[in-house]
Amino acid sequence: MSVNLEDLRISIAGRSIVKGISMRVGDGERVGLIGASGSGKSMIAKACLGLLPSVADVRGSIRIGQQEIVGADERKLAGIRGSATGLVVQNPAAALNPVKRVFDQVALPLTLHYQLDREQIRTRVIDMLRRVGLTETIADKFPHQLSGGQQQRVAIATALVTSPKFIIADEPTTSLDSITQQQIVDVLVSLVDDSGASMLFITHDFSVLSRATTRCAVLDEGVLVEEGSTHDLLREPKHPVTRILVNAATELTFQRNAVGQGITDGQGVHGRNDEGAAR
Ligand SMILES: Nc1ncnc2c1ncn2[C@@H]1O[C@H](COP(=O)(O)OP(=O)(O)OP(=O)(O)O)[C@@H](O)[C@H]1O
Repeated sequence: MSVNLEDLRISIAGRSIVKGISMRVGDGERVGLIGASGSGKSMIAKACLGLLPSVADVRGSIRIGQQEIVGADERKLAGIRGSATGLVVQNPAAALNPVKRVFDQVALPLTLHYQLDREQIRTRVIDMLRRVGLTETIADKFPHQLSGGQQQRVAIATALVTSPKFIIADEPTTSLDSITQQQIVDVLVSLVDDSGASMLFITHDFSVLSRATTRCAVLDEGVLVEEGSTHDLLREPKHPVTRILVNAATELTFQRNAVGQGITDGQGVHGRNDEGAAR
């Protein structure tokens, strides 16, 4: 499903946060959104899902498929959120309900938005858990009994169980170690591609960005300053802000490599997946 943002402006209490951005995520496309902390990335993500606080003044247009989000009433937004869009956030522990078992978490969007019988829901939930790389045994567990990577897999299963056609991933791997990050990005990308959905992927991490997206946009203080293929943008950043971001990320990678970080995760180096099962 294609998504079009046109002259999107967001301000809160008279402070302009997003200052007239226009961008498009084409049908089946995976687009990255990068920018310094506080540049307005999450505001844009929330605006796309109608999740901004009521004090936010939103102008311009966000079209998801044929549906206009700006100015839509809560009933319409709830319908779009439940079926057309999916959100994967940074902290899966916060996104999951601590007193619900995995099965019930993943089943919830189906029970809220579709008329399915118990068997249909069970089949769909177990299939979804398998597709994110988890086994059926995890269905009876509570979030606190899972690793961070397993929690994020459950969160992805929950976000994608209704087969949404537009997915927003807002820093979905930030709280994970580097090996698990790669596994989670690969799971997300293959699910998105298999379903033909489009995705807006917000991240600070350039290795994640190049793995997850083909095109990306750079945000600086609420303004889009550069847009292009992810490959070209990372190789030859044109705007000074992009250059600063890319150089800072490159420096960090060198520092990490120098101290041997990023390859120390037990699951990865011992050939085990998030389930703890030998691969
Ligand atoms: N509920 C709110 N009320 C007022 N201002 C807010 C609110 N939420 C965010 N902001 C402000 O909006 C600006 C953009 O925030 P946003 O969370 O979109 O940044 P971001 O680019 O996603 O940053 P990060 O990478 O750190 O998550 C920030 O200056 C932030 O302080």
